[in-house]
This record gives sequence, C-alpha cells and structure tokens, in this order.
Amino acid sequence: MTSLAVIGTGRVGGEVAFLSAALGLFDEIVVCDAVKPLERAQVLDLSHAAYDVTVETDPLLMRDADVCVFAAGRPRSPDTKTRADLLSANIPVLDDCCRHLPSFGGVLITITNPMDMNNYYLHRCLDLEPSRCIGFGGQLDSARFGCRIAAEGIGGTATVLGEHGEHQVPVFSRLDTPVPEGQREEILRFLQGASMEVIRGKGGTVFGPAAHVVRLIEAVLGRRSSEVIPCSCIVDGEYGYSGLSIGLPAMIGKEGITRIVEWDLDAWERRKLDEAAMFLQEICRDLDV
Ligand SMILES: NC(=O)c1ccc[n+]([C@@H]2O[C@H](COP(=O)([O-])OP(=O)(O)OC[C@H]3O[C@@H](n4cnc5c(N)ncnc54)[C@H](O)[C@@H]3O)[C@@H](O)[C@H]2O)c1
Ligand SMILES: O=C(O)C[C@H](O)C(=O)O
Repeated sequence: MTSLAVIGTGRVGGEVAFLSAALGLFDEIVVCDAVKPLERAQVLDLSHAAYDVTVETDPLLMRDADVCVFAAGRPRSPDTKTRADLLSANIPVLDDCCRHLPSFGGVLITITNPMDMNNYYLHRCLDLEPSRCIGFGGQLDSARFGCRIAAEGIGGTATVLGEHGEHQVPVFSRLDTPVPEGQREEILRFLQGASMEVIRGKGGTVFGPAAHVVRLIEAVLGRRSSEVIPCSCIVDGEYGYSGLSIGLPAMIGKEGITRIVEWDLDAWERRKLDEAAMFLQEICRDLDV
C-alpha cells in the first residue's frame, strides 16, 4: 500500500491531494489541517470525487506515509515583500506539525515558505536524513524562467537554482543562445516578482506548484524516467556548501535525493549561487532547532 500525507490542506496542499487522487498515485491520502472545518471539507470534497483512494485524517497514520507534503503555514499576501519575511510566522507552524512525524521514514517534500530554510529546519527537527528532505520550488521557478525565455525567442532547457526567493539563480549557460549580463539581470528581476501577479489576482499560486509537486512525487515513486530536477537539497560539501538547504540539480528516486549533480556554472551564475548560499547559510545557522 502506498500512502501520502498532506500537512496543511489549503490552496496548495488541497490541490496536491486532489491531483494525487486523480492520478491514482496512492492507495491512501492522510490529510491534516489546523482548521478542522476546512480539513473536513477537503475530505468530503475528495471523497465525492469518487477516486479509488482512502482519505484519512488520523495524524498517527502520517508517520508511516511514503511521501509527506508539507504545505502548512502562512502564504504571502500582496503586502509581504519576500518569502523570507514569512520565517518567523511559519517556524511555530513547523514546530507544531513536527509532532505528527516522529520516526517518519518516508520522503518529505517541503513547500511552506521560506521553503529552503524550512526544509533545513524540518530536517533538523525531525532528524531526517538529508536525502529524504526535498525542498520544492526550483521546478516552478524553472517553468517561469522557461516561459520568459520562450517569449524572448531563446531556446534551451530553463533551470533555476539557488534560493526559492530573491536569490534565485537562473542558469543561462545551458541555454541555446548566449545572454548578456544586462538581460540576465532583467530576467532575474522578472523571476523575483513572477508569482506576485498571481497572488494579487487570485490570492495565491495553486496550479503551477501543485502540478510540479505531483511530478516530483511521481519521480519519488519511480513513475518518471530519471531526469535532473531542480530542488532544494541539504548540502554536505556539494558545490562547496554545508549547513543549509539550497536549490541544486538533483536526481530523485524512492529514497529521495539520490544524487546532487555538479554542473559547470559560468562566473555570473557561480557568483549568484555563492550569494544565495551565504544568505541561506546565515539564516540556517541562526535557526534555533
Ligand atoms: N515552495 C513553493 O513553490 C510554494 C508555492 C506556493 C505556496 N507556497 C507556500 O506554501 C504555503 C501554503 O500556501 P497556501 O497558498 O496553500 O496557503 P493556505 O493558507 O491556503 O494553506 C495553508 C494551510 O495551512 C494550515 N495550517 C496553518 N497552521 C497549521 C498547523 N499548525 N497545522 C496544520 N495546518 C496548519 C492553514 O489552516 C491553511 O489551511 C505558504 O507558506 C506558501 O507561501 C510555496
Ligand atoms: O511567491 C510565493 O509567495 C508563493 C510561491 O513561493 C510561488 O513561488 O508561487
């Protein structure tokens, strides 16, 4: 039997649960939300979809899940400048939810922002192996990067590394055409603000994150051919970094992150990645776990 736990069944968690049920990825989905009428509504709504899946709410079942999607916590409003500004509001949520996952043996996918810092915090709090803690955001940033370069007539594989936040690192050196520094900075500024128009228009991003989270889950379940996926990884010397979680190219499998792939980056990308790592390392070091 395969089981998915979804902690926080708001916009993103709810949509991930729905898509996972629709695609038949799990036999059981265990959902949990602090707002019990919402949790109950999600269970009923999912049940009425009549997919072949059991929907549970007993938190004790979560520790045995194969995959746990962590989407509980405050999202940005149009007044929240950066994702990092959510840290102090969401750390207590992480603390509260960790009680559901003692001796969790599956793969954790962290969505809650600021995602990289939270992924690191959950790894520490739950004493989970780094490979089992996948921070989600790089695929979404990469898709936004892909939309932008396509609009500019540039081809190639669009990947974003670094922080899922202000310190994103779009990898220009793997595109088909050289992109000069001025245009890189302009595209980076676009990426930094790319989700805000959605947040202003509909309250939060939903379809984009949920679709990519489900692709990540499929990779964990071995349902996709092996491919490099940009996600936040807890590093131990890779790219010269330690003591943080940061977006890097990774291979994903049943045990989580099976390998962090070392790419040759050009000087601009390396400088941006170093800046992202310094920013994240400083905050991760100060987290009181
Ligand atoms: N990493 C990404 O790419 C990405 C994409 C979208 C959203 N996010 C982040 O994901 C998080 C959720 O976003 P959303 O739009 O779904 O928000 P939302 O407000 O719709 O859902 C969050 C849910 O968490 C629940 N919650 C809060 N505290 C809880 C607790 N202690 N225990 C259980 N449940 C609790 C809330 O009741 C709510 O239902 C936010 O932090 C957002 O910024 C990240
Ligand atoms: O931008 C946000 O606050 C939500 C999420 O991280 C996103 O990129 O869609």
